[in-house]
Amino acid sequence: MSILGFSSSSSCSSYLLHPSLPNLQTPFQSFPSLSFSKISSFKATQYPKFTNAVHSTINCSATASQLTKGSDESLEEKGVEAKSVSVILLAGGKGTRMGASMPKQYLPLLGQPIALYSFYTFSLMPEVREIIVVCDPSYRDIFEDAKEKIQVNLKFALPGKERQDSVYSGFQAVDSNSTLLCIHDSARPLVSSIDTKKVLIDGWLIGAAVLGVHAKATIKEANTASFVVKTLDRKTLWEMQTPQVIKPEILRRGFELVNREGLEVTDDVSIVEHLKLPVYITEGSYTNIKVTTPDDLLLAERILNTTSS
Ligand SMILES: C[C@](O)(CO)[C@H](O)COP(=O)(O)OP(=O)(O)OC[C@H]1O[C@@H](n2ccc(N)nc2=O)[C@H](O)[C@@H]1O
Repeated sequence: MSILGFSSSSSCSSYLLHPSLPNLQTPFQSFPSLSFSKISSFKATQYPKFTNAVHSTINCSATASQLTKGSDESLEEKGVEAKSVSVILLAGGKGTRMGASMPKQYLPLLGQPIALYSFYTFSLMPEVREIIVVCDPSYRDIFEDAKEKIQVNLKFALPGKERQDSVYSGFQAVDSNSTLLCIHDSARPLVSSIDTKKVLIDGWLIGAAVLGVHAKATIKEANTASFVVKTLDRKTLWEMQTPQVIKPEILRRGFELVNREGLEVTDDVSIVEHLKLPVYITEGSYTNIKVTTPDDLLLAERILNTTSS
């Protein structure tokens, strides 16, 4: 039942950052029997540079070296505190590219609505204080029913027109005691608890972190007439995923800026980039796909069937 065979987290940097991650099971299908290592309180004083609410003075390269330096401590020692994370689970999109009769995040994936996969993954994490599901009220029952099987503090928020509006809506419902936000597309059902824990730690240490994978294809920039302008350097290109983890104070300041200036973003750490604050990319897994078109649904089924056999 392990997805580890598919994990891309083999790079040196990722390994160095997280050598002591417990060999956690993934939540796929058998979520009620999941076991997680207990994560004890993070000793903030060990990383004074990263614990400022405002990171404007942080130098990116210094931050990365400090992260790697802390790698030989156990996850328990530098972990995120229990009940410190608010998850904003985005399930308010219309999913028009799927061409289905209902939004894609509610389509069945091996018999279970897509959105429930990550919902269960987060529900089982001791670090999670609450899950704020951003969805149309007509779909709330799906999560209410799921909650009966599992203990989790569940809240709802109304979706907005664009993804970033839905994030903002969910953000308004966040408990003021939470010290970390974990923003996730419910259309990414296959995110593993291992990768989630990695990005939570990096988000806590840096202030903002995002799961990403190295670009596999050659990527070119083109003009509006589809003529190539230039070929980008693949070595520096990453594809962004979710969860995207941000400290609440940073996101609050970021939203002040993007709302004031009417900026549009397609992911959450872009808001932090607008503040010119550091964002760390935590290497994730290629299996953490976003289900967007019918092909993706088939691929997700294949991944699940392979990892559960
Ligand atoms: C954040 C990234 O995953 C990083 O690659 C992408 O940039 C997201 O790209 P995107 O085109 O916004 O992806 P979509 O699949 O349309 O939406 C992502 C998630 O946001 C939710 N969503 C989208 C639009 C909207 N107004 N409210 C939402 O809650 C969708 O239900 C979905 O679960």
